[in-house]
Amino acid sequence: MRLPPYVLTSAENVLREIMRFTAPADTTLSHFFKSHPKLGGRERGAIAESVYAVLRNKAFFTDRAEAGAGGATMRRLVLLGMADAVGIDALPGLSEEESEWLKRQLEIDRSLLHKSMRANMPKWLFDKLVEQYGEEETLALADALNTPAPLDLRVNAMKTDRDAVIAELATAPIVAEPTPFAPLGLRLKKKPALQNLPLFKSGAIEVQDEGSQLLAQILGAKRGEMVVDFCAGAGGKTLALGAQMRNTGRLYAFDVSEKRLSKLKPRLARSGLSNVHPVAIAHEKDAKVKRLAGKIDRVLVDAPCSGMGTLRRNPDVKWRQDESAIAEMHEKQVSILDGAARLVKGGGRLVYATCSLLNEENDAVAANFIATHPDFELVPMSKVLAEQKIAGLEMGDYLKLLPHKHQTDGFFAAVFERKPMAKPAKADEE
Ligand SMILES: C[S@@+](CC[C@H](N)C(=O)[O-])C[C@H]1O[C@@H](n2cnc3c(N)ncnc32)[C@H](O)[C@@H]1O
Repeated sequence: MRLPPYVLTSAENVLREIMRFTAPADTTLSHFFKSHPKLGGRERGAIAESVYAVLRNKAFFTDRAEAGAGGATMRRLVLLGMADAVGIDALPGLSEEESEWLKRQLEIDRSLLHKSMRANMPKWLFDKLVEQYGEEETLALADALNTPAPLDLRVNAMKTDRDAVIAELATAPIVAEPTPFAPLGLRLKKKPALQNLPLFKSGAIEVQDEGSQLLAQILGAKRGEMVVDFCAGAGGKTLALGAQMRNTGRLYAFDVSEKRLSKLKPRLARSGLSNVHPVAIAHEKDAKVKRLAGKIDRVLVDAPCSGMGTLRRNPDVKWRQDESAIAEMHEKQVSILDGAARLVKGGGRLVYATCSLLNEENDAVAANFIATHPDFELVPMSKVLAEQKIAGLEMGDYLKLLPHKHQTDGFFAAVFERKPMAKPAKADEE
C-alpha cells in the first residue's frame, strides 16, 4: 500500500534538520513526532526508517542525489532513503522520471564503488579503521555497522527465566531466540513495541544489546558486595548488575548527569531492585567518590566514548564527530578511569569498557592505565570469560566485540585487579 504524499515532505523536513548535525538524530526525530501527533504508526515508521537509511548510506546517497537531474537534492535524498526503507512501490506521487532514476540507483553494484564510499564513513574514520583492522575487515565491519541492529532483550533473573519469557512472548505472538553468548539474552526476529506488554511493565525484561549484557557480566559482581557503576547513565548495566547481586549488597550508580540518572528511577521501580543507590557526582574526583576510596569490591567504568561501536543504532554519530573529538575523549577516559580506580579495594576489580571501536579509546587507555598504576594488574579476558562460563568467545587480553563477528554492537573491555594492599609493618601496627 502506498504511503500518503505528506510522508515525503515530513521526512524531507526532519532530515534537513537532522543533517545540520547539531543534535542527536533520535532527539530531533522524537521532537518532530511530538509536534506532529496526527502522524500514524506506519507513517512514523517510514519517516524514521528513511532518515536512518540516509544516515547509514549518506556518502553514497549524497553522491547519487547530487548527480541526479531536476528537482531538489534533499527530495532525491529522501526518495533514496524511503526506497531503501519501505521499497519503491510504497512511495507516493513519483514522476516517471523520478521513478526511473530511483530504479537505476538501486541497481548500482556497490561492491564496485570507491572503498570509503562503500563503507559510508567519513574518510578519517575509514582510514583509522583500516589502520587497525586492514581494508578487507574494515569493509566487512562497515557493512555490519550499516545494517540495522536486531532487538535484544535481557531477562531479569530476579523475576523469571529465559524459557518462561520465550513462551510468554510467543503468545503475543513474538518470536525470540536465546542470544549466543549472554546467558539471559534474547534476540527478537522483528521489532515489536514492547512497552505495553505485561512482561515489560513488570520488569521481567529490559531492552539491552547482548554486548552490553556481557560487559555487566564480566564485572563478576557477587551477592553482598560493594559495587560501583561509575558511569551509570540511565542504568542499563546497573539493572543487570543489581540482579546479578541478587538484590543484596550495595550498588552505587554514579553519573555526572542528573538527567540521565533520573531515567534510571522508573526502570529501578519496575526491576524490583532495592540495592541500588543513584548518586550524582560533579566529576570523577568528587568528594563523594573520595569517601568510598579503597572500599569497593568491583567498579565498572562504562566510559563516555565516541560511540562508534553503536553505528547500527546511531548512524549519525559518525557524521557528528571528527578526529579531535577522539583525542579529547581519550584524555577524559584516562582521567575518569584514574578517578574510579581509587575506589577499588585490595583484591578488588575494575572494568574499563567502551562502545567504541577505536584503539585510542580502548587499548591505549588500558595500556596507559597499567603503565601508570603499578598497584593494578591486567586480568586476561580469556580468564574472565572462563570464570563467568561464557563460551564461544575467543579473546586475548581484552574483550573486543565486533558487529560483523559477534552480531553485537562494537564493545571493548579490560579487567584490572588491584594487588592486595601490603599489611602495615609490625612497628606501624604498634
Ligand atoms: C556510555 S554512557 C553510560 C551508559 C550506561 N552505563 C548504560 O549502560 O546505559 C557514559 C556515561 O558517562 C557519564 N559521564 C561522563 N563524564 C563522567 C564522569 N566524569 N564521571 C562519571 N560519569 C561520567 C555520562 O553522563 C554518560 O551517562
